[in-house]
Amino acid sequence: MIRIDGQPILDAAQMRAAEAQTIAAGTGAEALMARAGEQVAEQVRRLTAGAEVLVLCGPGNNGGDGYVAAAALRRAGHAARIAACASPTTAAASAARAAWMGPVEELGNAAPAPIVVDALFGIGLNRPLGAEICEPLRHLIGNARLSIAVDVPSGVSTDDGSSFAEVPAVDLTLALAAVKPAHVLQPSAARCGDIRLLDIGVEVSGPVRVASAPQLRPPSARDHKYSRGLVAVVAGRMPGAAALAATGAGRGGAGYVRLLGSATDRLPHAIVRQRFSAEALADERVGAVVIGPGLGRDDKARERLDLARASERPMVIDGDALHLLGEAPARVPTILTPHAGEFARLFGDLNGSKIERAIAAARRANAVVVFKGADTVIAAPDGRAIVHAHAPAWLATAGTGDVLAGVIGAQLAGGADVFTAAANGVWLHAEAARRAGPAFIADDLAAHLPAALGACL
Ligand SMILES: NC(=O)C1=CN([C@@H]2O[C@H](COP(=O)(O)OP(=O)(O)OC[C@H]3O[C@@H](n4cnc5c(N)ncnc54)[C@H](O)[C@@H]3O)[C@@H](O)[C@H]2O)[C@@H](O)CC1
Ligand SMILES: [K+]
Repeated sequence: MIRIDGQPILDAAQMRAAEAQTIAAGTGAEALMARAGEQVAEQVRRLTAGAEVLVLCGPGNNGGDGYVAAAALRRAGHAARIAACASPTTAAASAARAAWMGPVEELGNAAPAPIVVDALFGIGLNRPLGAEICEPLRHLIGNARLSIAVDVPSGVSTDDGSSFAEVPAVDLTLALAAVKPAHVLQPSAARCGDIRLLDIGVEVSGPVRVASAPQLRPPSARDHKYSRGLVAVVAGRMPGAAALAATGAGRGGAGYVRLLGSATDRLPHAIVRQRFSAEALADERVGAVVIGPGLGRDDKARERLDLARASERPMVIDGDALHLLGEAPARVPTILTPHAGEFARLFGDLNGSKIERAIAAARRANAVVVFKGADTVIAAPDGRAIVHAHAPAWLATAGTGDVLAGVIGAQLAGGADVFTAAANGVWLHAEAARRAGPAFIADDLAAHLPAALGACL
């Protein structure tokens, strides 16, 4: 079992292509199914200490994995039963079914067991599940002590993470060969429980990955405040939001933070307040301009955004500034940080999964797009993307986005490229939230950034 951090994410078509290559290179479909099923059985055995296992098998190869797993459990002396919703429809699954010597119960009549393995549907599910499947599945998962899904939980849409059926979450999902969008995109990610990857010998690679902890560089003896990064945060109508961004930048590792424009009284002394002016932005030492938190949407705000863009400094564009942004693609290194509402306003016509839409938006804007949410997607114009799936839900509180813009600004000013800066910032922000515990406010969050950063050195 492998942790999924940093692993490639493949959609169903990419997964099938990788599987076909492995088969073409000489490993047959049945051999792959044997590896998958035996590894599932091994994990189940380790986790269940001899308790009875009920394996639910569907008609396709996901069901085939289930037949193999149940047979392997029996061979190992483990009590295992099978319940199926249909007969196998693929050659490999039929062979696996034929090798199972025990009875096959009807899914609708199967009695609950303490351990349930869901091998009904995998990446082949392509339409809503009927009640004759959903209801027993709900009943059996609901009555199990431990539920484990093979590849993906039955009822989720592999490629976009939507749900074809309201079925309870499982405790553990064993992803086969690669992570799929359904493991990291909501709402299906929340149905997967813990996710572990099983390596079944299919080579996978791709430009979309699960987020992983960054390896940050501590300052060296030669560094000074400017080389560590000067962040200019542009303030506006609601100076508190800009103050949060400035604090996020300072505690997120910047060497120097300037707040341009009106400031609140309660600002750390280390954050330098300056009048907003084109000259202040033109300082060549400014490594990143953060604009948007609390900026307002009036003429003055628009003028500040225009001047900030004209300064040709690397930019983090958030909040109100996203509302003022036109269609023109960025000409300087730029990171846009929209939440769902802002994304819909800017890129509402795009189709596909959240990952596909984020990549298309990045291409159109010629900028890195941080499409925020419980499943934040960081996408680059060249098609790379990182999905951050496990930020604490406590982050859904006012002002945390302002802090994020500041943290990303600090990474950018510190010399990271736009994609890395955005990915690092999102990771540090989520890690700070984890450390902050429940019910924090955005001001508290910033206070946990140094420890989050320290964990990445
Ligand atoms: N990716 C890989 O390299 C490997 C994948 N394997 C397994 O193969 C799976 C994919 O197998 P399949 O392509 O056969 O697909 P599935 O086993 O996911 O399901 C396809 C079957 O379900 C039916 N079906 C789809 N939606 C339905 C619905 N709503 N109600 C009723 N029936 C429905 C289809 O008609 C088809 O018969 C993976 O998820 C994985 O478990 C493994 O066997 C080994 C290797
Ligand atoms: K499944």
